[in-house]
Amino acid sequence: MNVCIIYHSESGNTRHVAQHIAEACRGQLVEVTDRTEYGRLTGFLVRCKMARGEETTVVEPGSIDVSGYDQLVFGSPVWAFKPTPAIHAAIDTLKGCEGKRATAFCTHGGKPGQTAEVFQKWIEARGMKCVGNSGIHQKDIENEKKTRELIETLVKDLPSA
Ligand SMILES: Cc1cc2nc3c(=O)[nH]c(=O)nc-3n(C[C@H](O)[C@H](O)[C@H](O)COP(=O)(O)O)c2cc1C
Repeated sequence: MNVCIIYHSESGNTRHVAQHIAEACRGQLVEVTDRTEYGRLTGFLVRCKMARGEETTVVEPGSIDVSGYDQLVFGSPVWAFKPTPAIHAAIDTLKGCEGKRATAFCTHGGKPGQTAEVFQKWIEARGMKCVGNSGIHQKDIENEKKTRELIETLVKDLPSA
């Protein structure tokens, strides 16, 4: 199975997990970067406000063509109980995603809130089938057992090592 893992990560936790998923399923990684300049003092609140409002933002790459993949995996940190504006923008601007199987994961600090439901809503709004949704606490990202469980929820039929 040909898997594309599309993720946003600001401080590296989600990137770390995405890299493990890619290794396990021999998938292609695409990192989405947020081009918004968040102020040093107000940045935390602005990020939270944008995430709460389910806003999008300017991202790099501006659009990802996923027509060559069988399955997509989306990854995001939790910001104010929801996925980030950057991953929202990436999902919104995908090309060739209609009808594909998709799963999503988040990394969080203990309160993922509505992240799974919101991910599912955005995935289905783009005509994909949401077939799995999971999260991992930031303190568990080095835990092999928990990471393995997360990966098995997200990608079926993993190739043997
Ligand atoms: C702006 C902001 C808002 C956050 N809001 C939440 C939250 O609502 N719930 C939670 O469990 N963690 C929250 N966190 C913690 C992050 O989700 C967590 O540290 C995550 O693993 C960071 O991923 P990254 O290193 O890939 O950026 C927040 C972090 C930031 C920077």
